[in-house]
Amino acid sequence: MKNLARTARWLLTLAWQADRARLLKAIVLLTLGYLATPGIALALGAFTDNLLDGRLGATFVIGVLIALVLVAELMMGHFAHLYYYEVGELAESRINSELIRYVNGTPGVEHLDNAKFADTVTLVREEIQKARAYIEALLQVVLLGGQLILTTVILASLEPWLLLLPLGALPPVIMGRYAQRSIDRSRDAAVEQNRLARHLLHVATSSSSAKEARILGAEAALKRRHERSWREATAKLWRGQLAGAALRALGQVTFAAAVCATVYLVLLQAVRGLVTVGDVVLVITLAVQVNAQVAAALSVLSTLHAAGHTLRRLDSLKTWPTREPRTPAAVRPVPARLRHGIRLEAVSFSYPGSDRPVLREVDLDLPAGRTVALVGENGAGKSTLVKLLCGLYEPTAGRILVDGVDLREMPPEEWRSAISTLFQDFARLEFTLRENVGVGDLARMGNDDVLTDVLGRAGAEPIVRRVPGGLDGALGHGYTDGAELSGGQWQTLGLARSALRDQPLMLVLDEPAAALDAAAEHATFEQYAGSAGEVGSNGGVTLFVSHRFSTVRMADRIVVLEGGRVAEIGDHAELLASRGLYADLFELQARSYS
Ligand SMILES: Nc1ncnc2c1ncn2[C@@H]1O[C@H](COP(=O)(O)OP(=O)(O)OP(=O)(O)O)[C@@H](O)[C@H]1O
Repeated sequence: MKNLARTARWLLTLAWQADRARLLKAIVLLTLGYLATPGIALALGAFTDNLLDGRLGATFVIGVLIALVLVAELMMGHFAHLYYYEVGELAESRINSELIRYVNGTPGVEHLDNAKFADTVTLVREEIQKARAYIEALLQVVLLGGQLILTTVILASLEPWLLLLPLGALPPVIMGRYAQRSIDRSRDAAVEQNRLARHLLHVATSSSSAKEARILGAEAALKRRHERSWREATAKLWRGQLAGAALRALGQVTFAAAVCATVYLVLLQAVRGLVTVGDVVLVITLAVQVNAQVAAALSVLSTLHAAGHTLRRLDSLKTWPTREPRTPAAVRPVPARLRHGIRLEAVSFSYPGSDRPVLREVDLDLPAGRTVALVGENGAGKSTLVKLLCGLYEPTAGRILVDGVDLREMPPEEWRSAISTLFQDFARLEFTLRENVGVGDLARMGNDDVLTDVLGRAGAEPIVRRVPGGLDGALGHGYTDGAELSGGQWQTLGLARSALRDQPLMLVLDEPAAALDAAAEHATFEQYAGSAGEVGSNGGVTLFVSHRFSTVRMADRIVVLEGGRVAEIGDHAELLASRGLYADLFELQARSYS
């Protein structure tokens, strides 16, 4: 009950803040419609008595009135629907904004790596689409309650025992709650298989992965796994739904017994001459209406219970343990330019929920104005180090100093706006070409000259020529039928995006050439060697992660990571001369290309 009241308060506040005028109009129209229902029962009773007494004129007037009220009741419902539909749409947009804030409004990204957080976001994203139904259910439950009270008063005025009829409606309500719990439990239990099934469907049908699956001959296996996950998910849902239906049926049977007792009682009164035939018609009509009202109340109550789940899920996202926000006393500004550089002191790191250190006591200098390459075998911890430097995660131990100031003391959003990045798993932003690149520096999104310049520097002219509509042409099929690009072309746009921010303190390129062909790779690194100089004028550091030694060798400083530790540091010549891991990896690659 407490949960229900809290859900009702949440929905009412949401609807009120979304559009109070439309909400009030919906309430007035719905109230008129709901009053009409017991009104029709009363009119039917009077209609019967007048007819039996031979008062044809009065009977005709009441008959016409009943017809008009029935039409009006329908019309009220239609117009009310229009109003609360709009309120629901606006409320959905408010919850969407809230969800975006919970996912993005934290200093770090630790929560995004948590499977439970991801599951909760998926569920809330689906449930938000029912915001209109939730608000409609709230209005209906209040008005159905009013209708039930009115009906009870009319019944009790004829026979006090009939006061008990609405009590017969309690078992279905209670059973309905248990039924909903069983259904919710099955939904929670099936969420993982559902997610897997959706993912497998995506892999099997999206053009990029479907091609690879076809060549690997994996489509049958994908289909089988998809079917299995889907079957497992639906089996769990089916069991929950079946138990729910059985519980609901039990409640309804109890109520049916109460209706039978009601009809018996009123017939007894009629035989004794205490009530008229019209009263019998009235009671039977009201009893049937109570049945419909209880069924409706049950259905809207289960919708409200579902809304309660959405609210609790939103609460859990809102209160998800994330990094503590900075206390003002500890805040230090991000410098306008780097004088000395970025220094890592005994930095260790384990991902949240894991004891396994991915980085161990890393000591490292990234001197101002220099180009630093990070190399190492798969899983050595290169991308993790990059994420720490970007402030997306905090070291578990040790510290990162920017010109001697601990990165933890700098406002994360200020640091993020001072750096420029292109991650290994770069975003394929399926918007217009202008938006895809312009999001790198929102203030310059409207500047065609700047955009054209960075696109040129990233070697993206062929893409601009390919996209119908140029800068304002759409990319991908995310929301419209835009130009489809290759993996390398998407990455080239990512490069242009990362080059848009003017004079960053740190330019991070995590395998920026992974999807590029050899010529494009060469051009890119020539370009970025140049842009590193440019960044350097601001004292900025260019840090790139790469497996390609032909490009790594261009860096001023090369850092070799091995098992989360710094194994070697030096320039290309020094590292070759020291004949360590770098030299081994370099020679291995040189041999495989010769
Ligand atoms: N979000 C995460 N949660 C838990 N463990 C992670 C996460 N991301 C990476 N790891 C683990 O951390 C280790 C280092 O991963 P990282 O991506 O930093 O390596 P890398 O050197 O960049 O590898 P690659 O060259 O393949 O990109 C790996 O063992 C990986 O499984």
